[in-house]
Amino acid sequence: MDPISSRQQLSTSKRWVIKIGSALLTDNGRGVNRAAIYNWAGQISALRRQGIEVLLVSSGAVAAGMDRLGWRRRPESMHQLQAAAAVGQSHLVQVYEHAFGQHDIRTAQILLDHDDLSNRTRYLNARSTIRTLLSLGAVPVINENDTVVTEEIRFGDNDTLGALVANLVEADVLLILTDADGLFTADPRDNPAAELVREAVATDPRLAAMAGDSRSGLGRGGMATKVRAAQLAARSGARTVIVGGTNESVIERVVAGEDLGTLLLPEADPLTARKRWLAGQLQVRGRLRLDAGAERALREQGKSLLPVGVVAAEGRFHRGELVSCVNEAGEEVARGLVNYDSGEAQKICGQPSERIVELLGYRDGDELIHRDNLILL
Ligand SMILES: Nc1ncnc2c1ncn2[C@@H]1O[C@H](COP(=O)(O)OP(=O)(O)O)[C@@H](O)[C@H]1O
Ligand SMILES: N[C@@H](CCC(=O)OP(=O)(O)O)C(=O)O
Repeated sequence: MDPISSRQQLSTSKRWVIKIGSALLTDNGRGVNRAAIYNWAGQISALRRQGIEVLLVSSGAVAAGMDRLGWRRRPESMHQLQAAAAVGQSHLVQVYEHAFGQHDIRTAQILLDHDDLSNRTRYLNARSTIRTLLSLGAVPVINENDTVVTEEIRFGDNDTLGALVANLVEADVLLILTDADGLFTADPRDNPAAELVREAVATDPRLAAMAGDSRSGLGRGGMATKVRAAQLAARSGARTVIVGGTNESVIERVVAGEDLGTLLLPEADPLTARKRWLAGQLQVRGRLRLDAGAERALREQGKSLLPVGVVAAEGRFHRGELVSCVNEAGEEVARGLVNYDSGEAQKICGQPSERIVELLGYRDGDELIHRDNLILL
């Protein structure tokens, strides 16, 4: 892919996860850098007004908490870190809420842990809630749920969390703002002759050798976790840009396709990667037989699958599992993550969505499979 076209593709991307690291968010370790947050909030608000969806993954809870508690050095003990995160997180979201409030944009705090992303039901709930927030025009502000995680299940660095969020919402781009201007051929703090890597394939093995640890004492993973995050994000087709967060209008410029920082690309074309990602996540657990109208709605109109167009639900599956959709001739036309258990699907198939509450006593969406969770084959 030539650099110009891949940068230009960024300017057509509609869903961005922007990760802001601890090293940037804190004012040299003295609490939260309000001016910087106000500046990013202004840029992100401008993007929202253009219809671009933005999710923020923000670090800084521990650093903000340390400042508020008057601690000068990052504590070693897990409980002290968790206490600092609890104090700092509420301050951090208050600053975001106020900063975005100036542009009439609501923020929504989301704290995630490992289980939220590995348990299917919780994964889907997180996904639906975040999608709903985006459709409402809110900016989700996401961090690790530091106060409850244990050492064994921590993401630890928010680069990894940013990538997993990009997978969760199938973002087009993961934009990592940090205190370096991108990935250099060596850590520029040690090697002033190091050169900026402008563009690479995320899985290029040479990158890992270039990327070192964090030095600031504030950030966690350094460039090593950013390169790994780009590889994770690429699995669902997201491109990653690593860039210096203090550059003027940096977010707007990267979104406009300007050649700033390091662009790390998925190996396959993004759409193929994304479909492979969705399809490869799970085993097929059941089968929905579609009538001809439903087949057309899926194939020709890109619609969601409604119960009314399903003739039969076969197999045993749970909400959130992958099912196959077959046409009247028995050919597989699509696969998707189903919104109802097999017993429920049997009760509502052939019925209009308005009857779901009457038939089941509750409703978990009008669709059996939402189009965002559906891959045509
Ligand atoms: N090859 C490299 N290119 C650029 N920065 C690097 C490289 N290797 C290590 N680093 C370090 O990574 C740091 C950024 O990571 P980190 O401190 O974890 O920040 P954040 O909190 O934003 O995640 C830089 O300040 C830099 O010292
Ligand atoms: N969840 C932690 C963030 C961990 C961290 O510092 O991550 P990173 O900014 O990626 O180096 C916090 O809010 O303090």
